[in-house]
Amino acid sequence: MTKAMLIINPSSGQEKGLKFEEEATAALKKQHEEVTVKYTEGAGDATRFAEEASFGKYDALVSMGGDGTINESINGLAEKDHKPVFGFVPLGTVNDFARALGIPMDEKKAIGILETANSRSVDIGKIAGERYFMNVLAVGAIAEAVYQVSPEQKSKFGPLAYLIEGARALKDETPFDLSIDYDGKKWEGKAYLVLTALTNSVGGIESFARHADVNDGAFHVFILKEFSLPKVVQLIPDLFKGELKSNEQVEYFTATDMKVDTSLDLVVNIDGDEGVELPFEARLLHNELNVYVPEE
Ligand SMILES: Nc1ncnc2c1ncn2[C@@H]1O[C@H](COP(=O)(O)OP(=O)(O)OP(=O)(O)O)[C@@H](O)[C@H]1O
Repeated sequence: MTKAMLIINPSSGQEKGLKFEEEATAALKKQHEEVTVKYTEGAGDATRFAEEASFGKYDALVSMGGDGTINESINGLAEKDHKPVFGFVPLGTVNDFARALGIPMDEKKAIGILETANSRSVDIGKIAGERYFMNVLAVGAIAEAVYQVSPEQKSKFGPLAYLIEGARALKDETPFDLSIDYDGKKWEGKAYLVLTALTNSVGGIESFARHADVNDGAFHVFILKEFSLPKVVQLIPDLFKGELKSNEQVEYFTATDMKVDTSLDLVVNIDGDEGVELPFEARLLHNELNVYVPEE
């Protein structure tokens, strides 16, 4: 008998989750004889439920929520002996993972993908200390500004709210000393921001790492170096053209293993939420999860 678990974060995306519960359950019932529904109440619940699905040998785990809920779910599946196929219905503001996988923002269409049960493998990142991420690690004032974005700003400006707060933070920021040991090499210098992307979409901007794919076996590392104001303006067109990696204010390289340290006491932003303190080490887990995606 095949079984699926559906995790719903009732608070995500202005409480849209419960509205689509019936439809999602019906879609899963087309593929699975048993469907168990779990509701999160706070931080850590989605991870706990996903662990239950792994240990209980569920065939599929589907989460309905924003990137926070998806990150938590992935944290319960990574490196387990049995990993259910993972699916999700994006309900957040940014939904980077959905953008990277071509999963529609329209809930009904995203639920439709669950019926076809078409899947592909994806890479995820692991930070020493058993934290996993599927989209992005970021360090610097811009990354920290993300926590200041209010729900009101998010509903008014959407993903742009993060760009506005980020630009505001950069204005008063001084650079920090950054060192990154990666794949037997080292980068050292002054920086304002270091960002490690696993997919093309960062902060809702799908052109951010245009060339990155969800299972290309690489972390895409972007360092915003010390800059002059007139030149930094050029970052914006390059960002939207997908040419950030060639901008002269940006250092770009790929890595599979990295250790990041800074001269300041900074906290790394993991998939949009506050994570561990620096220094941190991160390692790429190639093709770690199997995820439901639209048919080509
Ligand atoms: N029942 C609940 N009520 C309130 N908060 C919850 C509940 N269940 C989970 N949470 C919290 O929701 C957070 C995750 O939210 P998520 O990112 O999925 O949605 P979102 O905030 O709407 O998305 P976005 O940040 O993209 O706007 C977790 O930090 C978790 O603690």
